Amino acid sequence: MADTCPARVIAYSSFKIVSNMFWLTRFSFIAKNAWPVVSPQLQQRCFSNGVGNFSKTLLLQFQQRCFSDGCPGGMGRKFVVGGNWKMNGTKKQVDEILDFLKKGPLNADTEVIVGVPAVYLDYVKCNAPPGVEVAAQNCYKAEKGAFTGEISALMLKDINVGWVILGHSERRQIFGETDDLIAEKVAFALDSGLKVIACIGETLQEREAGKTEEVVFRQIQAIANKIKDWTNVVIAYEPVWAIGTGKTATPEQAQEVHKALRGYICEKISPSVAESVRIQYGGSVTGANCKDLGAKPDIDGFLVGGASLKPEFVQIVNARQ
Ligand SMILES: O=C(CO)COP(=O)(O)O
Repeated sequence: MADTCPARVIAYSSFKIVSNMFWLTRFSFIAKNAWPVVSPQLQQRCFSNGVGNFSKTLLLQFQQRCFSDGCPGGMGRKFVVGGNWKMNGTKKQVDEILDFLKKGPLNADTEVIVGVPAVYLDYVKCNAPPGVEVAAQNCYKAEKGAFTGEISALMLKDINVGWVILGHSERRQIFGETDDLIAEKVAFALDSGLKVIACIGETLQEREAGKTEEVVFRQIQAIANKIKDWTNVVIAYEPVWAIGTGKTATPEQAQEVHKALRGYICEKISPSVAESVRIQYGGSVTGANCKDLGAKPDIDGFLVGGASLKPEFVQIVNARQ
């Protein structure tokens, strides 16, 4: 028999309206992103259900596709290649790098960012070819003050530098930066209007102990605890054992970690962040291995050290061509 209690009827109707709105929002996300990748049989099955079930079925299928096989075609994530110059270069060498960047040609479908030593930031910002963005390699979690040797997000903004690399393993290992400090820096830089390349990665010891996922999930979670909006974040997965060693992760090893990261982000942050956030691979990337790595569905670009100082960087930028 139908419920006649007015309070219950109103409460139930309100619940249905809110629930339908929720699924309608999901529906528009799915229509845009997932519909093209589902099978005709499933599309048929979805049509025979109501909006809620329709959306739920599709969303599940979409997540399954994305996190088992990798998001087909990268789901519109723009390939992004960063060059981390680290503490290298003189003005003459900086000019040589700028020359090969100007000569290119650089694939217009790839976002290119060079991570420059602080003293050359302004010079590179003024002399880099159009389309090449500039990143600092560090910045502190305060606007200004008594922090000798540090640079602030405000200073970077002041000279129109739009990006900063944070949490690099060399900052973690040599300068003792903790997960929490890095997360605070990421949050502060984002709040100041910078875009961030946030680096994570396990050491050889951690990999050999089977702790790769535990470590990278912990590093991501520390950041997730401090930020809400991931729009301006690129994650760089850089296994420490592959950095500067010539020992690149195989495309399969890198893809495995990238996929696991996306799955973790889907579960702990949100499916839409998992789908949209770009994850770079870093660690002995060269002109010779970039194509195979770049062909993996969850590898959305590279963070390049040594090879970013050489003309082969152009080849790496063009890995997806
Ligand atoms: O640390 C890196 C980029 O941030 C990787 O360095 P290499 O490419 O020299 O291994």
